[in-house]
Amino acid sequence: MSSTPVIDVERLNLTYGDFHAVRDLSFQVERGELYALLGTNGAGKTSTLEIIEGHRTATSGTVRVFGQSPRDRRAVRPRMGIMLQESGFSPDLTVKESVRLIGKLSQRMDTVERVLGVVDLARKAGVKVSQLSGGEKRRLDFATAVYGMPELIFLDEPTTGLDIQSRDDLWDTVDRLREDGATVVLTTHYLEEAQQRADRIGLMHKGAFHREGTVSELTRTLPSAIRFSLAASVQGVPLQATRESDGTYLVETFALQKDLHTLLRWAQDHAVELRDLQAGPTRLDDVFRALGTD
Ligand SMILES: Nc1ncnc2c1ncn2[C@@H]1O[C@H](COP(=O)(O)OP(=O)(O)OP(=O)(O)O)[C@@H](O)[C@H]1O
Repeated sequence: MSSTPVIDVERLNLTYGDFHAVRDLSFQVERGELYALLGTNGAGKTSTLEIIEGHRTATSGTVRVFGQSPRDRRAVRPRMGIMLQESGFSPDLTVKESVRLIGKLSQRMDTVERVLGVVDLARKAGVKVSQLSGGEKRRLDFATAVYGMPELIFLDEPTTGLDIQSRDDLWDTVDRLREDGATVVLTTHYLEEAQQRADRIGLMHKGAFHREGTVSELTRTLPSAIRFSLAASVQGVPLQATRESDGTYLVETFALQKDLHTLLRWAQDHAVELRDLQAGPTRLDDVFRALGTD
């Protein structure tokens, strides 16, 4: 892509005292992309995002957002909507007052009524923040990313604590913002969400990228998996299988179709029931588990 990236990170480093939290990280996020920054606990995701959002200064390296320094808050901040893990709204304000405050801080044009409708809190407009449920608070946090339809949206664990309906609603809203051209940076520990939604993924481990690319680029180099369980009396599985701690057999293979055929024929010939049989390409959680062995 030839246009200037919305986010451009070059050889970013961050140290806390003598602890090196982010190591030589480089990546770009293009306009309209949904980029997921994923990783193990303590990998450095929040630290990286805080620098991009302009809340923290890098130890070294360059970060550009819309071609400008994120520390230039007047130029960059009104173009960003940031949904933090915890927005810290005053518990004594009502929902409506909180959204009004979001609007003032964002410096973007919108109406409180529209935003309350989008995050499905219109019926709670007069209720104090302290009286909201966990999921309702999360939807109020989401209002910070929605108010005034910003061009760049940061979603930090956006669906934690939300029921299925609220999750679907949140993603529908994100989809609509993307249709209007918004760029989205997501962090989540729900890997399925990232696998479904992200155009590209940066997978961090111990301050650096372990891998970066599309989901298929991340999973392509790993074998597919066949999983099943057997009655205790059954012996002599025809493939090289490992036994997992819950008793499930796992076959890792680069020849999924052939090995599945072998297994099914063996089961048919020996009248063996393959219980809970699953076969498929590597999932993102398998890529994560592989990190533990590096
Ligand atoms: N203010 C700080 N002072 C010292 N160390 C810190 C500070 N903030 C974070 N760290 C350390 O830096 C590392 C990266 O932290 P960070 O919060 O960026 O990770 P993360 O990828 O967001 O983790 P998680 O998924 O657990 O939220 C961790 O080891 C953390 O303990």
